Amino acid sequence: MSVSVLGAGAFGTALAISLAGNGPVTLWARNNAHAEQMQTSRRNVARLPGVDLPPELTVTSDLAEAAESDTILLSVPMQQLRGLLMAEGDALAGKALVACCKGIELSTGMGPVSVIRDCLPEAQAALLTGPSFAADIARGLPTALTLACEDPALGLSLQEQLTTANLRLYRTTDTVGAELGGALKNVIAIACGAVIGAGLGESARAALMTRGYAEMQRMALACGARAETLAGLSGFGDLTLTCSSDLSRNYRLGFAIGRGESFDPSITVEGAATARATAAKAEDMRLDMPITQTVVALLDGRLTIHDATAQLLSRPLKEE
Ligand SMILES: NC(=O)C1=CN([C@@H]2O[C@H](COP(=O)(O)OP(=O)(O)OC[C@H]3O[C@@H](n4cnc5c(N)ncnc54)[C@H](O)[C@@H]3O)[C@@H](O)[C@H]2O)C=CC1
Ligand SMILES: O=C(CO)COP(=O)(O)O
Repeated sequence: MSVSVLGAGAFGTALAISLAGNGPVTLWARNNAHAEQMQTSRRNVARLPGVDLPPELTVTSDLAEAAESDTILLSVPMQQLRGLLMAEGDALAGKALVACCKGIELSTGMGPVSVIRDCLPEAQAALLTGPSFAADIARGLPTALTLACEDPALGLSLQEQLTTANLRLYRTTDTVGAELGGALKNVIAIACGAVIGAGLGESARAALMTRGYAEMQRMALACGARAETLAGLSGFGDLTLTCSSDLSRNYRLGFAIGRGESFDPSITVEGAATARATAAKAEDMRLDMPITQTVVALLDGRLTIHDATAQLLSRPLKEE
């Protein structure tokens, strides 16, 4: 079975490099000039500098060529996923489509698996998510991720196909839990970056990670997820990585907010739109998600980090 990756960003390129260790893999870039640059230099200078593309990796800007594979990884930002599926749906219908993005769609409140099902009901939808930086995967460093697929047989087959020498996949049928873990941890990472950026200390970060995890669970369980999924790689695992490393773009955005500095708006930061989508969803579902609401207020400039902290600390006392 052959594999293609759609989206030649940092993550798509890193996954394609790792998968190339299993056999031929195709990486599709929508931009012709970007594809040509990668074909010539055998590097993705813009998104993953310093890493060579292996010979088993073919770069193309021809979607039809990429869509010849049986398994297609979708590695575009969450808010772009629907646009890609709508534009290329004819070529992708009926394939095994593995979303590799983390987030909640702002316009619908859906996660990536739901968006695939909504756009292409005849496709077989799955999700690859968990703690991993593209640069680590591309350098061959050991990584463990979650492969979520409701169909157990397809999940097993994808797990076997997409596990590589440095990428160990665990499988689950709980797509809702995997979607929400990967999406919501980015919101908490923004909050953690903000407290560290503002000099509020490691104790504050630990408090936010723990109470943030409680919020993630609250939303996920209310949506039908299983608690053990949240405790796994796609939830707790990715929360830990993203909240504690300045390699994370979500963390770095928060850090900039905490320091009162600007942040390059062209950088992919999934947690910003996801915070807004989650806050709206929480309101509809009558769920208490104070950290998420605070992140939205910080992003909107409605609160300073110091007012936000005071507000969170002065909430009514409750049981843990
Ligand atoms: N970079 C990382 O370390 C990791 C990223 N992810 C997830 O992977 C997803 C993608 O992130 P990155 O690759 O890091 O972002 P990136 O900013 O490096 O790349 C995004 C790529 O998507 C392409 N793109 C955007 N809209 C498109 C469309 N409609 N059709 C085709 N291509 C389109 C862009 O041209 C760009 O090449 C995000 O959801 C992110 O959370 C997950 C784990 C690790
Ligand atoms: O999802 C990631 C780590 O698992 C990457 O984090 P950022 O998107 O914050 O860079």
